[in-house]
Amino acid sequence: MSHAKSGEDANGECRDSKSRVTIVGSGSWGSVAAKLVASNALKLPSFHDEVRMWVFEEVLPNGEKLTDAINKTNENANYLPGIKLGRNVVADPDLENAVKEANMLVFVTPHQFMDGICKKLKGKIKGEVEAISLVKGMEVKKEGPCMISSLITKELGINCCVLMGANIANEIAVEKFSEATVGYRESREIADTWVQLFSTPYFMVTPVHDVEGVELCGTLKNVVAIAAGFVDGLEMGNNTKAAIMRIGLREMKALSKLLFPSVKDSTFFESCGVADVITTCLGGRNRRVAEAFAQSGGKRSFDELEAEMLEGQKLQGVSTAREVYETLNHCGKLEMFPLFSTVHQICIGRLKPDAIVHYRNFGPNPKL
Ligand SMILES: NC(=O)c1ccc[n+]([C@@H]2O[C@H](COP(=O)([O-])OP(=O)(O)OC[C@H]3O[C@@H](n4cnc5c(N)ncnc54)[C@H](O)[C@@H]3O)[C@@H](O)[C@H]2O)c1
Ligand SMILES: O=P(O)(O)OC[C@H](O)CO
Repeated sequence: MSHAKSGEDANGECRDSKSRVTIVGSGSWGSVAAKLVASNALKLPSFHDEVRMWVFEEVLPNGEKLTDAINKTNENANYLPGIKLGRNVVADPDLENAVKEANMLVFVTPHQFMDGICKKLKGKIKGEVEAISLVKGMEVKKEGPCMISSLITKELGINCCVLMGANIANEIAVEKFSEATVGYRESREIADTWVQLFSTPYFMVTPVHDVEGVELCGTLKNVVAIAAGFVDGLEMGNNTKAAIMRIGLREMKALSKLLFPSVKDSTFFESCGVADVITTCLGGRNRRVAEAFAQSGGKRSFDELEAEMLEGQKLQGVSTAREVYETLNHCGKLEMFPLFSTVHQICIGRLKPDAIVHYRNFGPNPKL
């Protein structure tokens, strides 16, 4: 991979011997990713110290631009207040400028913005560049679902690994131990470079040769988290919530294998699988907002609750539930996925929140 190379290229020009990393995104997880990568970039001789972070520009209540504030205080006051990112993190509001020197790109924005970001970067990524996506979500195109790593590869012409796991950003920000999974398609060497760049004593990263399985785990668990939030909002108790998590995990596995038969069973036992289902259903934002939705009897909209409760952070589960529903409807498989299809119908008000347990086909299903 390019980061280890040095000397002159075929035209006799001097080649940079070190890798440059840019983080595309600066929400709560984007900021924690910057912190993890920045601490390792300082320690590892094969990386430039500076880590650029593209920031979707916003203005703070005091009138200051978010980018200027990050560069002055070394903190992201909007999305990760109180946490120093590392002095080698440089916030940049200009997307093209932020990526132009980088040969390692870390994509970490809410999934609904990735199509626009890829369109802006199309034709702008030159040379040997590797990418990794921390984005939990997918796009649904006319031809069917498109994982974010595939979108990046198709639009930008670069290889893309993924990093998913039981990773609530605020906990990793204060260096509480957790694990993550890097999914890769071909090169184990590239996966190992990403593992090296993200690993710290409190963040243990494992590579898995199953990019689709890892990415679908990270994507689909957000729908299960919405279901868990409904259960909490209706005070249905721990047994019901555990049942929803089990059924959800089973539907995650079945849908992943339906879309990509190569997906491995073992992936669901990695951090990206069962561990992420557990943490998201216990402590995630999707769960929290879905709980409030159920408490309102479905009368308040997710958009309204998201704006009120998350202060600019974005939910992924509601749009993913819609995308999953569209995908299943398109291929005539809705009845095989009662949990996923019910979550969407509750989100759009077609069913009441208590419908989350109101049907009988959660038992053994020979088709799953
Ligand atoms: N927060 C977590 O705990 C966590 C953990 C693991 C994975 N993830 C995943 O990481 C991804 C990024 O989430 P996050 O938590 O860093 O973000 P966030 O929800 O904390 O913040 C939202 C981000 O979107 C940006 N934004 C708003 N409008 C935009 C636009 N029009 N174009 C581009 N960007 C815009 C905001 O500036 C902000 O940076 C998501 O897919 C999420 O599921 C999040
Ligand atoms: O807060 P959520 O629901 O977006 O979940 C955060 C992470 O994905 C948990 O791993």
